[in-house]
Amino acid sequence: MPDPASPHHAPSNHPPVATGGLGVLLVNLGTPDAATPPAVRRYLAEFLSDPRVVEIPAIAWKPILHGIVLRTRPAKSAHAYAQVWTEGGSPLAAITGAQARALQARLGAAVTVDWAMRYGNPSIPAKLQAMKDEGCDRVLVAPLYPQYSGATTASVMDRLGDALRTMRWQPAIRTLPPYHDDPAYIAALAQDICAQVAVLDFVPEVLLLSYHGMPERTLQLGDPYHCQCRKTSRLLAERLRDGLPRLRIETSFQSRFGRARWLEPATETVLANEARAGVRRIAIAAPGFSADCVETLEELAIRGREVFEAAGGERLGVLACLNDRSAGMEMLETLVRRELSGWL
Ligand SMILES: C=CC1=C(C)c2cc3[nH]c(cc4nc(cc5[nH]c(cc1n2)c(C)c5CCC(=O)O)C(CCC(=O)O)=C4C)c(C)c3C=C
Ligand SMILES: [Fe+2]
Ligand SMILES: [Fe+2]
Repeated sequence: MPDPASPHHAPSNHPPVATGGLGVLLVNLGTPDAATPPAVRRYLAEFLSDPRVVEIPAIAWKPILHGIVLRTRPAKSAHAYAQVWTEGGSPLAAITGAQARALQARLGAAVTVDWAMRYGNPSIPAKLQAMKDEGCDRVLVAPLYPQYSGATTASVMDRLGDALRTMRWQPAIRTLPPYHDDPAYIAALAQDICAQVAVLDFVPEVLLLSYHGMPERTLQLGDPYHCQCRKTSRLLAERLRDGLPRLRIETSFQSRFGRARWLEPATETVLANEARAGVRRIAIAAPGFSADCVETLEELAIRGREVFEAAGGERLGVLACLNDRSAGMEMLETLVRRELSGWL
């Protein structure tokens, strides 16, 4: 029987305590809550105010952001989002949620799997607190960016730091390292790309690997992103040579933003130049995106196709990202189990 006078007896106003749980928090970039200009504006305002994303001194950037970008871009971007919006909302959010559910099923009840977005909803602080409230005192945070960049991976860590700063009782944290050259990632991509190319109703002459771009200056400043993209392409090409020996493999960078010089070659330039040089059939994959999103479904599959066809191309096969299909989920399970070693 507990002795009420004992110093070890909990006072009657002691808050409830849950401990002993293990959490995995998948994180992707973020997306607007609706495909409307006001929702896109709120999302872009948060995203493009991050000094990790736009590395221009705030005193110069804020007037451009608020005076020009946030007045003009939301309507244009909302139109792009509206073309790819699903019943489950933004594709990026719907697919990231499906990935979390699939990983939960693979890891079982010993782990709580959830997902969050760096910008917009659900936020990293809200999901981290929810995990802690549920009793997770150890959490693996997994940014779903295979290639590291300051604008993506490091920015997730910044936000995680903000979240931890507000917590009295913090969970212990591990983070998933970038996996651009991990054999499990390269194998998943190779298997998934081969399977998708095999069911196209045409034989592509070129496989274009399109990665999200970054300002070229980030390369000079020491960001490893460009090298990691190139290495993924090299390893993937080596892996694909057996299955698709006659396919020429090229790399490009998409989604240029702003006036500065970006990593080259630009995806749309490559699509147009290939078509002008006589290539009629291209397959395009986006290995740097864990989930299909406006950048793949609208920029590649709608605008990219227009560019290719206008230059004389005939067939553009836009391959799906790994999403929540088995090749990608098996890879994610392998990476996550490795990082949980000693915890699980
Ligand atoms: C995969 C890695 C990504 C890098 C690197 C990246 C850098 C980067 N992005 C912008 C500006 C925009 N990106 C936008 C969308 C977007 N970007 C990524 C991923 C990376 N970005 C994803 C997954 C998405 C899709 C989000 C979705 O809701 O589907 C957008 C918004 C869309 C638009 O208005 O065009 C902008 C803007 C910069 C400036 C940058 C490098 C520093
Ligand atoms: Fe982006
Ligand atoms: Fe490089």
